[in-house]
Amino acid sequence: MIEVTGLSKHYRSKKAVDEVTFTAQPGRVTGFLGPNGAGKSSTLRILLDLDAATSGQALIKGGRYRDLTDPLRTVGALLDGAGPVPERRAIDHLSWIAQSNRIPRKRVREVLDLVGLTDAAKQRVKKYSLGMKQRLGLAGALLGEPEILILDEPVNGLDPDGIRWVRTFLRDYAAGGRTVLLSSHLMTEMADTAHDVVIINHGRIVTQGALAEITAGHASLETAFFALTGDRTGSRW
Ligand SMILES: Nc1ncnc2c1ncn2[C@@H]1O[C@H](COP(=O)(O)OP(=O)(O)OP(=O)(O)O)[C@@H](O)[C@H]1O
Repeated sequence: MIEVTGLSKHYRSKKAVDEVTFTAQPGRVTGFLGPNGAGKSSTLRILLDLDAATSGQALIKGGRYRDLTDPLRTVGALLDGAGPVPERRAIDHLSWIAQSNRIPRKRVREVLDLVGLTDAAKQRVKKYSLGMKQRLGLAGALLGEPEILILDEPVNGLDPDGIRWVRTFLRDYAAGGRTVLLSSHLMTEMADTAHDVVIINHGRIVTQGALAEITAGHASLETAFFALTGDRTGSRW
């Protein structure tokens, strides 16, 4: 389980994250939704101890990320900008992570297969398309067969087949009792993927709950968002 409580992150006078509280439960895919600049990545970075909170808490299984005894086997993460060395072959990139975390080498082949990169395993990452890089990032997140997945915009750059694959994969992953938290600014996509949604706008939580509850009385998740925020432009999504 992921528990974020009263979390704030200020960059000088900018309140990027403002008293954010939500949970992501095991067995569920939780969509963390909001327009560009809403505060999603800042929240996820704090959760993964890549940045410090101004105040509040972000806990994984009741503790901080830095205190996890076996982080890669507990949490798999995919964050923007945390890419592999471009000159490296995909298989070498994954093998290096596996080796440094005492993960058996055969797991590298398994995750490459899982994300559909077996045939491109020996290519250098600089030759990968954006979608292939996303798949490789996911493969890295899955290496430790973690019980929690934290993914920042995982469908960015994927083609429709890739998007469908991610959706099915994450739902199946959560069905096994695992916790999946993914951020997105794509409401339509999230409506097909998440069981629960947490909507953030201008650093503050607008609403959260089961997708069906939030969309009740609205034509779509998108119209629910605009009704809840009074934001009619939709231009930043
Ligand atoms: N290191 C930083 N220094 C100053 N401001 C920052 C920094 N990182 C983020 N911000 C600001 O904090 C706000 C939230 O940014 P954040 O990246 O968390 O949003 P986001 O919801 O992930 O957006 P996107 O979908 O565009 O990635 C934005 O206004 C952003 O400009």
